[in-house]
Amino acid sequence: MKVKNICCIGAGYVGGPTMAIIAQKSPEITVTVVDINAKRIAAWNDPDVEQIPIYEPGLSEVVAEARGRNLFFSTDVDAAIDAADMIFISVNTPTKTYGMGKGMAADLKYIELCARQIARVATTDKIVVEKSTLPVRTAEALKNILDNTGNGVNFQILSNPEFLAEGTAVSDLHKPDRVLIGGDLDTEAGREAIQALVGVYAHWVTEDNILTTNVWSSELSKLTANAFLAQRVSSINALSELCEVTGADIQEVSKAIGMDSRIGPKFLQASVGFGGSCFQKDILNLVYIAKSFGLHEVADYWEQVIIMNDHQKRRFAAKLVKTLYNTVSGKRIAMLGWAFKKDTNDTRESASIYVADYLLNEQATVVVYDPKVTQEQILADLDYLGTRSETENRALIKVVNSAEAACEQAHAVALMTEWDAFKTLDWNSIYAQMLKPAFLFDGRRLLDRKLLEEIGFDFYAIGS
Ligand SMILES: NC(=O)C1=CN([C@@H]2O[C@H](COP(=O)(O)OP(=O)(O)OC[C@H]3O[C@@H](n4cnc5c(N)ncnc54)[C@H](O)[C@@H]3O)[C@@H](O)[C@H]2O)C=CC1
Ligand SMILES: O=C(O)[C@H]1O[C@H](OP(=O)(O)OP(=O)(O)OC[C@H]2O[C@@H](n3ccc(=O)[nH]c3=O)[C@H](O)[C@@H]2O)[C@H](O)[C@@H](O)[C@@H]1O
Repeated sequence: MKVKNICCIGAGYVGGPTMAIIAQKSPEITVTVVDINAKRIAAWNDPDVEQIPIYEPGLSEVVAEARGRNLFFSTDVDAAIDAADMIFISVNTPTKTYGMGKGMAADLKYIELCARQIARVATTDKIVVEKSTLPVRTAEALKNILDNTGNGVNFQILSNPEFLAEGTAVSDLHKPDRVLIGGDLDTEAGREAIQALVGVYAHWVTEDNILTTNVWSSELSKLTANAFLAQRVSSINALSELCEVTGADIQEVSKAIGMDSRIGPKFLQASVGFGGSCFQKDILNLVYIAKSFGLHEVADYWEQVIIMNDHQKRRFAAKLVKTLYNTVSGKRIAMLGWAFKKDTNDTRESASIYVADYLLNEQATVVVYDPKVTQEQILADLDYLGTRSETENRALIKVVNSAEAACEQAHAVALMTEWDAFKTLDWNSIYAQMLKPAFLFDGRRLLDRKLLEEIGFDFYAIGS
């Protein structure tokens, strides 16, 4: 079967970019991305393509090429479901904040709502693709809902987890290390559905890079991949603390171990802690699944990755306070970067949020600059923590339009996100504008210690 009409439910960081690339590479397929968030859909449809709601290098060009040709964004979910032969579910699956599994399990309410809506609306056979990251065996629940509440049409469920990283979404989608498709390999209809999705990716991905497995392996591989990646970051961050007390240098250690081809050089960058919407949520989800099967040692093993990450964020903030003579009360601290990594406007679970919260608890005045994050978002992130009232947050935190403005009259600078532009700031003039001694805390190992110390900064970098 050749797919002609795709619907994707969820126009977020995954649904938007993935569907834009499918549409770009498959002009004969009509792709409609739907969302209940009307503001988000309006932004995807903004005549000025630079105003699309997600900042990703190269994405606006892809959208400009395909939008209105075979790529559409809409709030009419029912119509898109009805017209499609293949439906991707790409809605959010956050950590539960209530009830059983609170703080650990994935909240599947949005997934279930999608399934019920598809079942209610569908009048022809559909292939339903799990694009969201889901606990292993979710496809079973989806199938149950679809088969029991549907109109008697046939549903095939596939798992097709997404491995793109934010900031590099377009290049990751153009050249994926692999595309993973899990399906029912035991039935003819299952194999046909798998082949239909293989046919979509085959527009630009070689078949050697398209891996097909059973559904459960596919669902579990996604959680496993994120757990392994996050584990590398926590491993290197754990060693960064040991470097600081021994005279070893984490950058040198990373290089030395990364040259071992069995270890490899990627994901060994020590940092102020990993952020992003997925690592923490997906590991907690894995821990919860292990616990629910009574596998407590397995659960504890993976939970340590999160414990280490929380420690890394806290110890960075604590180091800053300790260095500033054990008090930052009333002091002005400049935070450069709020996004959880460079080249994205996403701030979910960013280390900056937790470091700022710690400093605000110590009564610092925090002044933030990020090239792609709005003041509204920064305040919303802090309010969401619920540590203090919205009024107090607004009194203690300031958001400014340049790095220079953030650093003016500051006691210390905390470099939080590795934006390229921070490398080439005029650190001489920033130094001149700061109070002395001028402290600089590099949470990303972005800056040249020698250069900054020559200027006069008291310089601290993670891991040395
Ligand atoms: N952000 C990332 O880099 C990656 C995320 N993932 C996974 O992809 C999934 C989606 O993540 P994001 O795109 O980051 O989330 P997101 O929060 O940016 O987007 C999800 C969208 O789904 C919409 N939505 C929720 N329920 C809906 C419904 N019933 N009908 C229509 N729209 C609905 C929301 O309004 C929202 O716009 C998650 O499971 C995540 O774990 C996987 C790989 C990478
Ligand atoms: O499931 C997901 O959401 C995605 O999660 C991650 O992608 P993402 O979170 O967008 O970004 P990463 O590049 O993985 O960075 C995550 C965090 O780890 C930090 N990090 C990464 C690498 C490193 O060496 N050191 C380090 O501190 C980053 O700064 C960032 O805060 C994975 O890399 C993707 O493959 C996956 O699809």
